[in-house]
Amino acid sequence: MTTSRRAAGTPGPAADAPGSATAAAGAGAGAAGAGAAAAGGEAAGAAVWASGLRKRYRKRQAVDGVTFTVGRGEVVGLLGPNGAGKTTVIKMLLGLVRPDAGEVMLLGRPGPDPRSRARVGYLPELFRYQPWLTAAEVLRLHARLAGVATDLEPLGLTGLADRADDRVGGFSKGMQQRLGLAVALIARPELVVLDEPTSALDPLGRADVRDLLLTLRAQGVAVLLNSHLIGEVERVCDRVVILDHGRVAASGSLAEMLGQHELRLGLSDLSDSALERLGPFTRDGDVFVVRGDVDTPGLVADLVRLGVRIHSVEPARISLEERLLDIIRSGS
Ligand SMILES: Nc1ncnc2c1ncn2[C@@H]1O[C@H](COP(=O)(O)OP(=O)(O)OP(=O)(O)O)[C@@H](O)[C@H]1O
Repeated sequence: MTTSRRAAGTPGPAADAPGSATAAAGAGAGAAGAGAAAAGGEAAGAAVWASGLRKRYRKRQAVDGVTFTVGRGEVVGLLGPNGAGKTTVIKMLLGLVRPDAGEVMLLGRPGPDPRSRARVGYLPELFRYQPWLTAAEVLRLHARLAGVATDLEPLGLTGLADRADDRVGGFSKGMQQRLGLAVALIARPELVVLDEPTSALDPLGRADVRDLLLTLRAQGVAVLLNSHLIGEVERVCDRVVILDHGRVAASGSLAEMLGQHELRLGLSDLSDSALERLGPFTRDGDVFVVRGDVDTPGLVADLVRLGVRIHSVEPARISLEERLLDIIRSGS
């Protein structure tokens, strides 16, 4: 294991993360190939440039041609149902799982290049630090592994400053997750990859991580965030990539993803012609939901003319959660 090949934060010897550390050496997408060369400036300028990633585990195609980018200083959410392939994609980006096909560029260099790895911070989904070490010792160890000077500031950033001298074995799950986040930040990375960073955190801890992500973005650090907490993704991410069955089901800025508006109308006494005037709708009791850019005054005037009784008119924007469910259900 050579430390420079590891993304800072990849857990050390006591890690549970499958394939971490030793597997990192030599795995990962091949050196920048024809795709990266053809993509030129886009591949070189992005924090993450992934093209055509594939991975099969026996009969299961876990990842099936995933292509996406994370711009410098951009916060991108990786979303999708259980088993969609998110963690496998992250591990292929970081060289912890060897892809069957595809190319990765990190911070303008081929994924496996130690010079790019050294500038990437990583919080794995599953990890365990040596329980006999204190939080400060864990940080010192990882600073040495990453070849940087020890700096305990990340403990302050993640709310652990007053626990620096306590042993990790006595930490709650949420405190261990905060420590994992601190380790991911030890080498002042330009790209941070966070796999479920807040799964064990209480609401206050989640808010702290949100603030931390916004601080990182303000400092120009790119973040790739895998989280099932969609409200959190909606608050901090510039863009989302939605994976389903190992493929990119949708991607775009939050404005693009949530651009769709809807109108909720409480209606009764609808004739066939009134139903026809509504156009495509979904219905929950007396509430009719019409999606898209609706001419609200025009629709209401027409419905009144057609004898419909209107109890409520409520414009709304589709939430990311509804959008995600739509995309996943329509693909299944
Ligand atoms: N080491 C492995 N061996 C065999 N199959 C695997 C392995 N790792 C992942 N898989 C399979 O690949 C698919 C994608 O798994 P992955 O962990 O990437 O999904 P995910 O989107 O991160 O899921 P979750 O949200 O539940 O964490 C799943 O069907 C999983 O069972």
